Amino acid sequence: MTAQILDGKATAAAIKSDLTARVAALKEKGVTPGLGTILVGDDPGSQKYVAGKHRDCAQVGIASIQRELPATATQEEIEAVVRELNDDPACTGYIVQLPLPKGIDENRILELMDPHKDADGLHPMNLGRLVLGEPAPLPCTPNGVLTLLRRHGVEIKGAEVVVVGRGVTIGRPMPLLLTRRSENATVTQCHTGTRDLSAHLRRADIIVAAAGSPHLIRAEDVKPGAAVLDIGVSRNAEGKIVGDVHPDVAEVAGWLSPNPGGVGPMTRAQLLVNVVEAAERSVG
Ligand SMILES: Nc1nc2c(c(=O)[nH]1)N[C@@H](CN(C=O)c1ccc(C(=O)N[C@@H](CCC(=O)O)C(=O)O)cc1)CN2
Repeated sequence: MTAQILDGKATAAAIKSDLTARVAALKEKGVTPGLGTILVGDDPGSQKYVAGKHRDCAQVGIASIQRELPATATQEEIEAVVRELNDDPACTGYIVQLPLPKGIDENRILELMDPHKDADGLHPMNLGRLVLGEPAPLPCTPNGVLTLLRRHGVEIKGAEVVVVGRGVTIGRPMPLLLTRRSENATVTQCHTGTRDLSAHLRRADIIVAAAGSPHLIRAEDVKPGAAVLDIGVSRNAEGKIVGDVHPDVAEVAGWLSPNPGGVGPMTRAQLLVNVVEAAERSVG
């Protein structure tokens, strides 16, 4: 078997084309959505992701507001920029690029954000609303995974899903989305403390790999025909991405998301969706 590709690039392009029309309609009503980003430090990956977010904004007509602080920025300096964007009417939604440098209290920063401007869906109020089943902006990568599966016709209802990882951007919220009544998947969450990862993986119809452990998942761990989403990002000596999924998995899986070109572009597209939806809500 050679897996079919879950094409994140093409799917994200289709989403952005739809958003371009919606942004134009908002502008006709006098509303220009504006995405703010707060980037702290000089991590090359984070710089690349933030630059990509602003390129996307330009493509669909969303205004960009960029704030950058050095790696030496203090908690108070970062919090001052959060307050500034909370108060800026041109900024209709914003994100704080994660991870923040060591020594910064990330949770305190997220809690300080205006939850109505939280374009990532990572503010505790919005994560809480997700738990309660209330409408909320959805975390971008987990929502990108769902959209990618849906748009390729992969059955989620009733599926056995294994999520590998428990970080705040993917691992924690992913099962919350998958177990909503609208998705009705059965989820097993695995992590570094899981005793026999392979035994769990082999039962899965869908694997969401967000461990950040190079080639952790190999062909023998995957049920033939399963859908495998590779979200892990490690870098080799040349700076190239090495995912969580070994290339041999393509011979066993039914569906596979490339990395790069899979879930990454979907993360960016879903961020734009959150910004546009918030602006649409503001005009009723
Ligand atoms: N505030 C947030 N921080 C982080 C998030 C997030 O959703 N919100 N997720 C990740 C990083 N991320 C978004 O910020 C992100 C990751 C990957 C991509 C992407 O387009 N990747 C490309 C490859 C790019 C490369 O070559 O390095 C791809 O997969 O094709 C976009 C955004 C952690 N932080």
